[in-house]
Amino acid sequence: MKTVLTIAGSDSSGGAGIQADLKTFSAHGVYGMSVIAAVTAQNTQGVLAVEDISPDMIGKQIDAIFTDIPVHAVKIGMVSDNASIKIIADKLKIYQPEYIVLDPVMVSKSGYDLLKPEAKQALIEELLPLATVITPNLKEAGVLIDQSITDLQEMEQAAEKIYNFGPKAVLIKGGHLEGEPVDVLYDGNSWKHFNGKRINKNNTHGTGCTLSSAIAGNLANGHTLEEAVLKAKTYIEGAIDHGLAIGKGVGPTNHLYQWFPETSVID
Ligand SMILES: Nc1ncnc2c1ncn2[C@@H]1O[C@H](COP(=O)(O)OP(=O)(O)O)[C@@H](O)[C@H]1O
Ligand SMILES: Cc1ncc(COP(=O)(O)O)c(N)n1
Repeated sequence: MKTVLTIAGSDSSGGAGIQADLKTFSAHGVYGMSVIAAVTAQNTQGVLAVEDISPDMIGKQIDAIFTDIPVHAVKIGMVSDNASIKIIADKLKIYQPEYIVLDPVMVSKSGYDLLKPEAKQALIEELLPLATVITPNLKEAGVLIDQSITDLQEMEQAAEKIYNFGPKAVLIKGGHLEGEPVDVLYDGNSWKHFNGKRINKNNTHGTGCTLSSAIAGNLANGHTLEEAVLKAKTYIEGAIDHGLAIGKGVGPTNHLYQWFPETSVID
């Protein structure tokens, strides 16, 4: 069995962050491990508070894993400040995992800042060049290049600009587009569009975390990047479609739908 590590924030409600990542890894038949970079007090309605884990402790968690266990892929999610970003980049430069999927989490769906504004430059300079693929949503891609992005043509242009920061590929997610959710992949040579079908359900808490973890799991399992994205897109659509009626706000996706397709309510 392959192993995949998530370096991200904990979501106490289990819909996004580390919890979504580990559920996604299990559903992909890979062994999941975690480095917790921050803890959020969060539910389906919003984020109440965030506390960062010290850079020293983040570094020690990374050391504990890499000095003992082979890591076939890494996914990076919410990392909120400069010092955390720096220690993660320093350690990954030492351990050099084969695949790094970087989800540049900036703001929660509920509108809470998960990346301190002053840490944007460190994200660009330290983490982007290490990424096999970076997976910003429309807003995050816009923040990275200081432009607003609203359509497919602007997504293609933005992907090329973000590619110039150094990742091997850029996937701009179109979940927040008007109309169908199309994701655009750029690998330095050409653009590929991944067409999706919009599912009009309220279960989109953690969709970005889930997609990037599914891509990491698929890469670890030996798929090419294009195959990994295509399979991850199919997975997230199913997970949204079978979303669970949990909480009073934006509900979580369902990682067990392949095994329990009838279950959509917690009872
Ligand atoms: N309502 C939806 N129906 C189908 N696919 C969706 C929907 N919302 C998002 N997606 C897909 O889920 C993935 C996450 O996208 P997005 O919501 O843009 O990310 P984020 O959670 O980072 O804001 C993308 O592949 C996107 O196309
Ligand atoms: C710990 C953590 N990581 C990531 C997200 C982003 O997920 P979403 O965009 O669905 O709010 C989140 N809300 N919490």
